[in-house]
Amino acid sequence: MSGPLRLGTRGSALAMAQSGHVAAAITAATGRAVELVEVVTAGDRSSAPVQRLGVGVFVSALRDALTAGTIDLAVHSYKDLPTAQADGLTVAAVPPRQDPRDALVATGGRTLAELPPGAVVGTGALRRIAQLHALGLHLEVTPIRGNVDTRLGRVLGPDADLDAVVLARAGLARLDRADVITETLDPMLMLPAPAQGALAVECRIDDSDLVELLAALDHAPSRAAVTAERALLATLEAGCSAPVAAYAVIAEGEPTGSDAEGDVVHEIYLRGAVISPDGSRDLRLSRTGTPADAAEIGKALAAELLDLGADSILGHEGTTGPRTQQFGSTE
Ligand SMILES: NCc1[nH]cc(CCC(=O)O)c1CC(=O)O
Repeated sequence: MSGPLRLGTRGSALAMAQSGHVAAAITAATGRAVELVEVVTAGDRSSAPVQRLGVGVFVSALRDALTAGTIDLAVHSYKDLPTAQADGLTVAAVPPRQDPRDALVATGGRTLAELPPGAVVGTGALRRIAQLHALGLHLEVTPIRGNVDTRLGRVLGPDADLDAVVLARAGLARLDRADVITETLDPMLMLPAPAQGALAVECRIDDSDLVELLAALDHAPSRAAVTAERALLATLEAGCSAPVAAYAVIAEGEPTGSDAEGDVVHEIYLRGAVISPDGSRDLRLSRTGTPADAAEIGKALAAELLDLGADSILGHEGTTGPRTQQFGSTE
């Protein structure tokens, strides 16, 4: 390989910003030139609700181009990647994650608590719809879709028709629009999507030079956090548009007697939630462990949620577990 690496990307402003950032990081770390190749996905062509379009609408065309060899690597928003690993492909790098929290953009600079009952909040994601209802603020939630600018236009533009929208903070930050945020939402109230704010850099497994080269971009704590969150999602057999939320933090833990002196001990704290779309059933649990066990911690937390009846919220068949209901509160 000697020519520029071909990096496949969606053409949206957000995807181009993310891909440009990764391209620059690759060149800085390795000296290799990278060219961006735009790939149109089914998700870009359709304006139907994402839930109806099905799994991986933003990624299949990119994966097909990787497999066909017309591109060498692809950059995805990690939260849009289906949990099923694609044949012959690997996530070779998870760059340092951006702030994974959700953000509110409201008229009049308002926060969630300042919105009156009946205020209309736009969001297309079931997990956000469900959590907004679970807050018990009597907000009206209306489904919206489209790119970041389109969504912001529903609140900020001359044709604004909503009181507020909820978006990923990372998307706004990557587009240099974090200035419009009126409240960054506390994950205890609005738990983000699994892997939100993280990128996945994917390439062919057998492209071993590139796999090795991309390892330079990998950020271990971000990968561990995302691994835990996505293991939870996969165990619940839910996709990126299900009312499932998860957020893992890697923090320095307390050294124990058995640790060598001076060693920094890391701990992973994972929180997960499954909420019915109307917010009436709201299961939230947390678990801690060591980052090396990230996948096991995600699976174990998912199993606990299933024990509480997550299956029946997600509408899976063959539910036998108890139907525990926890209304509204996150405390
Ligand atoms: N589903 C669309 C999508 N995919 C990734 C992001 C934001 C950036 C990220 O989470 O990495 C968004 C927009 C949003 O949820 O507001």
